[in-house]
Amino acid sequence: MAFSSPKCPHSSSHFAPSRAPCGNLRDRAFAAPASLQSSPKHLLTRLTSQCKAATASTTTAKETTPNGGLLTIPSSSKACRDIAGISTREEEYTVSITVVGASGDLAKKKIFPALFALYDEGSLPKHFTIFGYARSKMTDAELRNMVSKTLTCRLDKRENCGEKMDQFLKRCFYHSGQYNSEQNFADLDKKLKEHEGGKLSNRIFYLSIPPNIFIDVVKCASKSASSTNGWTRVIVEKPFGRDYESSAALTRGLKEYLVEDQIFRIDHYLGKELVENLSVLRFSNLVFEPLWSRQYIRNVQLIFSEEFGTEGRGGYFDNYGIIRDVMQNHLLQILALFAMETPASLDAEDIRNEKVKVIRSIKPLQLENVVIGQYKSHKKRGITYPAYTDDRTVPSDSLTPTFAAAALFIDNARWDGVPFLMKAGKALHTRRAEIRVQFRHVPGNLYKRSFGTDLDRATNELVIRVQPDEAIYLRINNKIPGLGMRLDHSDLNLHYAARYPKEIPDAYERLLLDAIEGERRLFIRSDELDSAWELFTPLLKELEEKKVAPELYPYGSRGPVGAHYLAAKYNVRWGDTNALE
Ligand SMILES: NC(=O)C1=CN([C@@H]2O[C@H](COP(=O)(O)OP(=O)(O)OC[C@H]3O[C@@H](n4cnc5c(N)ncnc54)[C@H](OP(=O)(O)O)[C@@H]3O)[C@@H](O)[C@H]2O)C=CC1
Ligand SMILES: O=C1O[C@H](COP(=O)(O)O)[C@@H](O)[C@H](O)[C@H]1O
Repeated sequence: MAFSSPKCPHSSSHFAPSRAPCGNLRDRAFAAPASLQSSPKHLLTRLTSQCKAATASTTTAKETTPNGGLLTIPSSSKACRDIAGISTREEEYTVSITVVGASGDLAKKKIFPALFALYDEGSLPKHFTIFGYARSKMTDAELRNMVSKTLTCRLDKRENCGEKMDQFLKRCFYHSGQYNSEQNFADLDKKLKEHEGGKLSNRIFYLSIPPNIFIDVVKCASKSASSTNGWTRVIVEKPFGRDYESSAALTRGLKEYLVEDQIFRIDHYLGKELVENLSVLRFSNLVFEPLWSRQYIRNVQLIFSEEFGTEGRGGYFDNYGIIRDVMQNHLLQILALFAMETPASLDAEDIRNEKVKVIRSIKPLQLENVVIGQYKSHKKRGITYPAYTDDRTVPSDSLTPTFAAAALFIDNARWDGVPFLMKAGKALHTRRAEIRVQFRHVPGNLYKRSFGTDLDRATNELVIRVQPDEAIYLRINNKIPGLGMRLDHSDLNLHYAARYPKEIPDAYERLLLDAIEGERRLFIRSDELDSAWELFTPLLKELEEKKVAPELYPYGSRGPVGAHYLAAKYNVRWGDTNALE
């Protein structure tokens, strides 16, 4: 038995942020098309039945209009629901969110705080219930106590926030159960029903658990706790497998109980403000799109670094390594958004189609275009920082990379020959995630004498700093004011903290809200996942089969020097470590 089909599994994206779920929350600004209002009765009748039958596999209602045009209406839209006569008044439905693995680190650190932030800003539906589910024995009060320790008042730092927290915590409950027990999920179902009070019930199961138990949970929840009259969605946390085969097996397992539209695979980097802004920057600014190709761009750098090691997560990390942990997902997703062609619309499927195309156009990764590293112990100012292998959960002879750099090439007309350099590492000197776009030298530059021989110092560079301290800045050359002719480099800087004093929501807030609303744009589709693993699996296998030893780098350093040689091979300097910074 599969989960009951979502009533309105799909929603279209609009340029302006629009927040409407499948019949829930605030309504999207979706007006019934004018052509519909004057449509003949038979057309309306057919649309009505399509909207009513909006199942997991039907993402849009489509009809040919009398003048031969194609009318498509997202089945989640108000227009579709209005046509179908589906009532969606807030009084009549509930959303229940079950955090499976509620006793764990991610639930405490990210999921409950994000849910509270959504509640605090009034983004959760009127009737919602949150359940924590895990094996640990806990009462509702103990769950609330645990959760309360990690909630923060992002919006309202005054007394009011305390009240809001209390109200939120009253809507949080706990159910202890095994992950493979249908009976335990049936007991959860009973409790959920009590809270839903006979209303139309929509349910989300957030799998915040190790991946080896995903299928058990999906099976039990599907058989015993799926909504019978609304939609049921499952949010899945990475890792989605550790290579092509295991990922495909996981997808097959999930699809025994779910259809693709019910699966929301999280890559939380897609929920980061500046990653979401990437398409806006490209496609809404005339000045950038014409430059976005091999003609003007010399190289693109995608950089992720953390100033702490794998402390506490060594057991997990040693089975994955930095390529699987960060490159195959977060950095590749950013690359895809950066390099894709213009999508036909902002609809989730159109965007994901373009992302898949560009990932599939990347040339196979060559071992000689990859550098791996592992951090070693380092003493600084009297403090000794541990080596990766000092972690007791990591084998002392582990070859797992905690750092990797790679040069990728996209085999298409736009990007032919442009190196896309990725670099990701733990225990480095700083925490940052950024995209650096280095432009070509100015041909026949009149001012080259003023720059000396190092023309790189004079190239324009666009930096999109995803975190911390979000910013987008463009390095330009300008004259130093005065009577002489001396040149300088300056940044045209959109510094978010200065421009937008309001705190930026955490990625998990955006993604949870999207999942509630049925917006799939920021979630990974199964063919995207397949193409990402197709790209990285041969390289990962080669590294493992050849037992390639990582270059050791001191904890807190800038990483292995091999990364500089790799960049130099393509005539590139890393923008974050050279004198240009
Ligand atoms: N923590 C993070 O920062 C990130 C985590 N993730 C992913 O999110 C998911 C959850 O992460 P996290 O909270 O750190 O994970 P945890 O290891 O803390 O596990 C979550 C809960 O699952 C249960 N659990 C743990 N191990 C097992 C096991 N072997 N068998 C059965 N149940 C188990 C435990 O609950 P109980 O014993 O009470 O049943 C635990 O509290 C994982 O898939 C992780 O890879 C992804 C990105 C970042
Ligand atoms: O997915 C992961 O991301 C975190 C980094 O996330 P951020 O939002 O704090 O930048 C990383 O530490 C972790 O290893 C990885 O699994």
